[in-house]
Amino acid sequence: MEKTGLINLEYVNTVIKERPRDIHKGDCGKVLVIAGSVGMAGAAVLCARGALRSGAGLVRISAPGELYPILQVGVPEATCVPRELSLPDLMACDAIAVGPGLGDDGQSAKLIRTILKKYEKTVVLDADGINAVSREGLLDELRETGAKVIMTPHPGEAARLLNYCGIDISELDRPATAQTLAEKTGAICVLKGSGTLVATEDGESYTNTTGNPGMATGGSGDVLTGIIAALAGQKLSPVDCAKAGVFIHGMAGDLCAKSLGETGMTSLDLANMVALAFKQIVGK
Ligand SMILES: NC(=O)C1=CN([C@@H]2O[C@H](COP(=O)(O)OP(=O)(O)OC[C@H]3O[C@@H](n4cnc5c(N)ncnc54)[C@H](O)[C@@H]3O)[C@@H](O)[C@H]2O)[C@@H](O)CC1
Ligand SMILES: Nc1ncnc2c1ncn2[C@@H]1O[C@H](COP(=O)(O)OP(=O)(O)O)[C@@H](O)[C@H]1O
Ligand SMILES: [Mg+2]
Repeated sequence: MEKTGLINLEYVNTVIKERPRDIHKGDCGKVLVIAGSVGMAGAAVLCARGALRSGAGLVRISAPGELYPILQVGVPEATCVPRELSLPDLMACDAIAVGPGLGDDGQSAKLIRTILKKYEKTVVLDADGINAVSREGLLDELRETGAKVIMTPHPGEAARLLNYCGIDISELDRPATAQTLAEKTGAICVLKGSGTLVATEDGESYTNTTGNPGMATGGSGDVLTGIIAALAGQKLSPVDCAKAGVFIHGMAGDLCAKSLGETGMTSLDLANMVALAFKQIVGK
C-alpha cells in the first residue's frame, strides 16, 4: 500500500466492507464519547451521531448529569454515563472519542491523563481534549501512552499544541505542521481544513480528496471525531480509521452540499448524511 498520496474512493473500497449477514451489534464496536459540557451539549450529540451513522454498535456518552435530558433527546440511540468514569467502564469500550465540547475544567486533563496511562486501544483526541494536552503539557504522556492515538486538530488547535503563539494561522505550513505533530506525539495527526492531511510519525502522509466549504460550520469537526472512533470500534487500523474517516466525512459533506447547498447545510445534516456516504461506498 502506498505510504503517501491522495485518499480516494479506490482506497476506501479496500477498507469499508459489506456487513456479514450474521453480524450483531457487539461485532460493530462499543464507542465511548467523552464530550459535551453545559452550553456545548451539541458537540456530544454531533460526535455520537457521527459514530452511530458510521455503524457503531453501541455508543455511550460520558457527560455531566445535567446534560442527560438534552442528550437523550439528541441521541436517543445512545446511553449516558457519568463524566466520572470507573476504570472498568473505560476499559470495556472498543474505542474512545474525547474532546468535543469538553470545556476546560480541571476534570478533563485528569481524565485524559488516566486514559493515556491505562487505555491501550484507539483514542480519538479532538478539540478541548487537544487543548487540555496543550494547556497541561501532556505531550510526553501522549508520546509514552500504550493507546493508539489519532488526533484531529484544526490549524488553531495545532498551533496551540506546537506553541506557535501569535502566528498567522493562514500562513501555517500544513504538511510540515502535520508531520511535526505526528513525530512529536507519536500520534496519527489529522490536520483538518480544505484538503485535510493525515500524517504518521514514520513519514506516511495523505491528502483527502473530498469535502467542500459548506463544512465550515460549527460542529462538523465533532462529527468527524465520531466517524473515526466508530471505524476504530469496527477494528480498522488507526491509519485506516483516519484516512477512511476523513474521506467519508468529506463525502457526506459533498452529499449535503449537493442536496442542501454549501450555505445552509449544518453539521447535523452532515452527521445524518454520513449514512448515505456509507451506502454509496458499500452499495447497500
Ligand atoms: N454545538 C456545539 O456544542 C459546538 C461545540 N464546539 C466545541 O467548541 C470548542 C471550541 O472549538 P472551536 O474550534 O470552535 O474554537 P477554537 O478557538 O479552538 O478554534 C476556532 C479558531 O481556530 C482557527 N481555525 C479553525 N480552523 C481553521 C482553519 N481551517 N484555517 C484557519 N484557522 C482556523 C480560527 O482562528 C478559529 O476562529 C471545542 O470543544 C468544540 O468541540 C464546536 O465544535 C462548535 C459546535
Ligand atoms: N473550506 C473547507 N473545505 C473542506 N472542509 C472544510 C472546510 N472548512 C472546514 N472544513 C472541515 O470541517 C471540519 C471543521 O472542523 P472543526 O474546526 O473542528 O469544527 P468544529 O470544532 O466546529 O466541529 C474539518 O473536518 C474541516 O476539514
Ligand atoms: Mg473542532
